[in-house]
Amino acid sequence: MSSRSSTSNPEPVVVERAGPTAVSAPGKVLLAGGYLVLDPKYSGIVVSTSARFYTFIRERIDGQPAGQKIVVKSPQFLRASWSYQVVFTKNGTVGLVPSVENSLLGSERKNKFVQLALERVLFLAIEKVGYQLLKVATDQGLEIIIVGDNDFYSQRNQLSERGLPNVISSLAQIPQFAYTDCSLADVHKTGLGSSAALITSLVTGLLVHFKVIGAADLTDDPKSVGKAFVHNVAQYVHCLAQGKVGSGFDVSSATFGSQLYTRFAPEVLQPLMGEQVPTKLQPFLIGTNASWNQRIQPFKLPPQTSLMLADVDAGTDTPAAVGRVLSWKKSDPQKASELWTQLGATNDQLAAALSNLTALHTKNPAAYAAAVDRLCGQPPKQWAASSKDEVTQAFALANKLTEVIRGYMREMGRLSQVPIEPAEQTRLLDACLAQNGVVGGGVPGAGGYDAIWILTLTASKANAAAPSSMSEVESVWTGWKEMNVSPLSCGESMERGVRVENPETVLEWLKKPGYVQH
Ligand SMILES: Nc1ncnc2c1ncn2[C@@H]1O[C@H](COP(=O)(O)OP(=O)(O)O)[C@@H](O)[C@H]1O
Ligand SMILES: C[C@@](O)(CCOP(=O)(O)OP(=O)(O)O)CC(=O)O
Repeated sequence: MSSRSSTSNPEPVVVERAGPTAVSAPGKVLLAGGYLVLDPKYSGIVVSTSARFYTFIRERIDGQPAGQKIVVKSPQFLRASWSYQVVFTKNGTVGLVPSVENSLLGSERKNKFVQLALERVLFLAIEKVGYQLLKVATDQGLEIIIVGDNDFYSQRNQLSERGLPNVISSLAQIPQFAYTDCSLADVHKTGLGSSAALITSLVTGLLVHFKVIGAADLTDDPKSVGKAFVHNVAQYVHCLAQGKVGSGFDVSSATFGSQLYTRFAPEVLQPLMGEQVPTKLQPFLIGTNASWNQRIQPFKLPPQTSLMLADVDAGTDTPAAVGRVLSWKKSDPQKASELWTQLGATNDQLAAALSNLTALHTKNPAAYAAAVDRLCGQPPKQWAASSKDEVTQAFALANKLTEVIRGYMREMGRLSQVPIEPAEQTRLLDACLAQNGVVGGGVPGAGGYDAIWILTLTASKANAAAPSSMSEVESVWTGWKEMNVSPLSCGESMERGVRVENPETVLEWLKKPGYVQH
């Protein structure tokens, strides 16, 4: 067990009981920049999802005082509850000891994401608020409930059990935080970044609950030092728990929301990834530490567009795919450099084209809406020739760029012999992109068979009669025979990053029928 000492003298403290704390963080979709975003020379277009991960923290356990015990419950899953003892010693150190009953939980006896988040935030807390205050904050025991919106986990079983068709409108009939009746090891995850959203939500909830940061620190301003600290701590814990340092786009979007993301130099984590935990963590993670040189440019999709996500049959082993792509890149540096340069430039052009559409809406909302309503009734291949107006031309350009990016991703897959956009996904995407009002689509992140994303136009409210491209795309999905295509979240809102929630509201959600209390 690691332990940690305080920097402040043990003074008698006025005990002020902390009320409950609730925090949520969004999932992610990497629309463009897969593999390239591992290199700080390139950026990725990351959209935060409407699916969010929630952490709810309150004192006492099942309403009873439970000195220095922490129980973390994940009630959507079988055997997903972990308990720990916070250990304070006379020389002012703190440690976290997993309770014996965890080992009785079978395959879920340990959750490294949960355990490392608790342990490392306790170390940071004793550095920041001191031994006495931290002891008070845990002396009644803590009950922590962690839940993810349904889209993080495949709902196919839920839909079939309810006799509901596998369509977007059915998803709203499944209770929020629905019980999956399976273990975490067996659940089919949908690739929206549940671990990154979990870690960001749990770490932030603990930092707020232990008063290491204030709720006011959680603005979405990428320049906020408090938010940067939250980001750094969440990246540290996520990489520690995963045992690898990815690009970190998922934790960054969970923290700051949708963005153009350029990774931090991985060396910043080097001193923190060893067995030995540094005696002081704060200096490495503080928001003003310039070694954390990620670049975060707020981004949002254009107005009157909706991001549709579908969960496809099989999963993708991202670490294995990354390994094979980077190994090919090393074996053919010349060809890889050409491809990375062309693909990186096209990704940046797509980001600029989508941001330009938002600017065109701001410039003339009426003309923008009229153009979108018209394009809702046409397949994208007809857009460029249909009108010379700047909104039409801008959407035609965005569509063309997504198609060029798909071509480069297929080329990367061919050269590295990794199924990035395999033929089955190409056929599904081409069928979707032939529908009216579809701006573009592709395979998110590392690609493979995990999922597809489709960006569709939505008619203005004044033009309710306009055709719905979402329905046309959904018809392709429901009629698709080659693979099982299940709809996921689908929304227009560009989600904010990690934020404090009203604990009473979250508690009400957790009490609703259909949400199984364990
Ligand atoms: N509700 C939850 N409770 C506890 N742990 C969870 C929960 N959801 C996800 N996790 C952890 O995150 C891991 C999956 O993370 P990740 O690989 O990021 O999946 P994905 O990106 O497909 O959502 C799970 O194996 C589990 O350890
Ligand atoms: C390859 C990557 O650049 C993007 C992977 O994106 P995914 O969304 O596929 O990630 P997972 O949820 O872990 O499967 C690796 C990285 O950036 O870390």
